Amino acid sequence: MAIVMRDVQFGYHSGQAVLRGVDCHFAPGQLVAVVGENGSGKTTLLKLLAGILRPQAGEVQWLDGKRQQMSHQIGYLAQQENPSWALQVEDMVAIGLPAELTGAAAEERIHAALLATDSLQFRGRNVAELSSGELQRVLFARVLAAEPQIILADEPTAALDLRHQESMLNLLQQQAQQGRSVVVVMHDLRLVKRWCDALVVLQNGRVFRSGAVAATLTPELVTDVFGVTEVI
Ligand SMILES: Nc1ncnc2c1ncn2[C@@H]1O[C@H](COP(=O)(O)OP(=O)(O)OP(=O)(O)O)[C@@H](O)[C@H]1O
Repeated sequence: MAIVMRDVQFGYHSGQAVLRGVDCHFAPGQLVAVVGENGSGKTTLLKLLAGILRPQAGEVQWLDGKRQQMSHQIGYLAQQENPSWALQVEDMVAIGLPAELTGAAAEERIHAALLATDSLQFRGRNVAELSSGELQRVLFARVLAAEPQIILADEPTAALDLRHQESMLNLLQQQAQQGRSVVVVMHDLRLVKRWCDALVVLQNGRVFRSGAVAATLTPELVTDVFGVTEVI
């Protein structure tokens, strides 16, 4: 399912616009990174794509063949989620399951998602007791278990060690290759270069540039946007 943003404007409360005139298109089958400086509007853009926030002008459309809005097909992995309730890991992952999936089929789905995220060993633990990286993997298992058509992940590798960063990006790439639209907010441009198909670069709430990673993510762009000379 594709997502289209047309001329989107958004600001919090009555303050200044955080996003202005944003046009983007996210195609199924692609892993797309959203990059930019702190405060440039990446999380805000992802929340608009998830339908958590609504644009004050312009529109966001989630398109299947029938051009219907299908917000239940969206899996959102937040930047920080700190569950304070006593809930077992497997019950947390079960929250992501479609209501009609029960019994052995539900068990299988939970097992597969925990296995994919290297989280099976936590299944009986309380989510409030997990480390940040362990929790991130479990929250991603919850997204995978739901098998949504769209996956939106805000800095999904931030809490992860190198091996689990690799495995997270590998899973996200697989999800895209299976025909889903996958959008990730990322700071590590080397990881973007290695794993992502396309990128959207935000600067001060506007799209500074977007396109295929190979053509767009150049040393000149890194200098223009981040003011550093980085070998990418
Ligand atoms: N709930 C909120 N209320 C008011 N202002 C907000 C809120 N959330 C974000 N902002 C402001 O909106 C702007 C964009 O924030 P956003 O979180 O989208 O940036 P970001 O690019 O994801 O930043 P970072 O790289 O630091 O995560 C920032 O100036 C931020 O202070």
